[in-house]
Amino acid sequence: MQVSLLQCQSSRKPDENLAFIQQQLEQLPRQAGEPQLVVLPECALLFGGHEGEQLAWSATDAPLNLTEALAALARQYQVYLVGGTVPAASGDGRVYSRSILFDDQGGIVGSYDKLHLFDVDVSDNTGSYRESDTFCGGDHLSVLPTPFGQLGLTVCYDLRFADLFRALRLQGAELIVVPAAFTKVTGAAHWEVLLRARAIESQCYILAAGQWGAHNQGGRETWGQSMIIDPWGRIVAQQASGIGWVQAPIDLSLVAKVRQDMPVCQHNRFAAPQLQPLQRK
Ligand SMILES: O=C(O)CNC(=O)[C@H](CS)NC(=O)CCC(=O)C(=O)O
Repeated sequence: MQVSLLQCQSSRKPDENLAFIQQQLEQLPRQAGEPQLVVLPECALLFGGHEGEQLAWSATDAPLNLTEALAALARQYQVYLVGGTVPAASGDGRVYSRSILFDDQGGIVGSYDKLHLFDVDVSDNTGSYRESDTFCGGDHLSVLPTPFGQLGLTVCYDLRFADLFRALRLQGAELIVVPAAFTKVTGAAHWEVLLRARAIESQCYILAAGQWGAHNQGGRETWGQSMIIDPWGRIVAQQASGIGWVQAPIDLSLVAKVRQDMPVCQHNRFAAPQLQPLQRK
């Protein structure tokens, strides 16, 4: 079983982003018959663009249905696909940042709406990030069955909330995906440390697909460094910069071994975090 992360440099143009992803899938290095889990970064089809634009792309009459476009890719290339995130109407004039898992026939297995919104000041050209101006936070956790193991969903800034990862582990996660668009500044300081810590604490594989580089001409800059980390905290594959595939095999027996040798879940003396439902935000 192989996992493939696509490091992207997405823009505000979904048709161009889609063409890029399709061209990469065309060239995906794989062995015939081997099940494939593909993870796209946050905002793979639509990066940037404020409320009106996100809302417009979440509407049923959008020029391109982003969810259906992703489903078609999963079906055509027969891959399990985590579609980064797409805007999904919340009904109150805002949108969720939604991560959808498709099976290799293009069916929706389940989805997750980003829980923690990035309302943060950063010392970069953007300075002030206020994700909640455009997006609203979700209200549920998602751990989904796949041939690769139980898959927990998170998005980007969620990475900073260890309680979420503990909750996913307690719900049975064996792999946790982190589609991301980390800023260059916070990525340089925290990305690798947080990812490895989350892998070690949760004793899960962590599959972190990142946006990389300068987006939308002079707009935002993201960190990249997509990586696959095993449940012992080892980086088994990564790509610091540039676009392209980051691949590694998955070995679920390693998850079992790490957990058996060091049963931190049983040893934990603190009350389990609230699982669900969560308040919508
Ligand atoms: O808004 C978009 O177009 C795409 N979305 C993002 O880039 C999101 C929200 S602004 N970025 C993050 O969550 C960065 C987190 C981060 O960098 C950290 O935790 O340090």
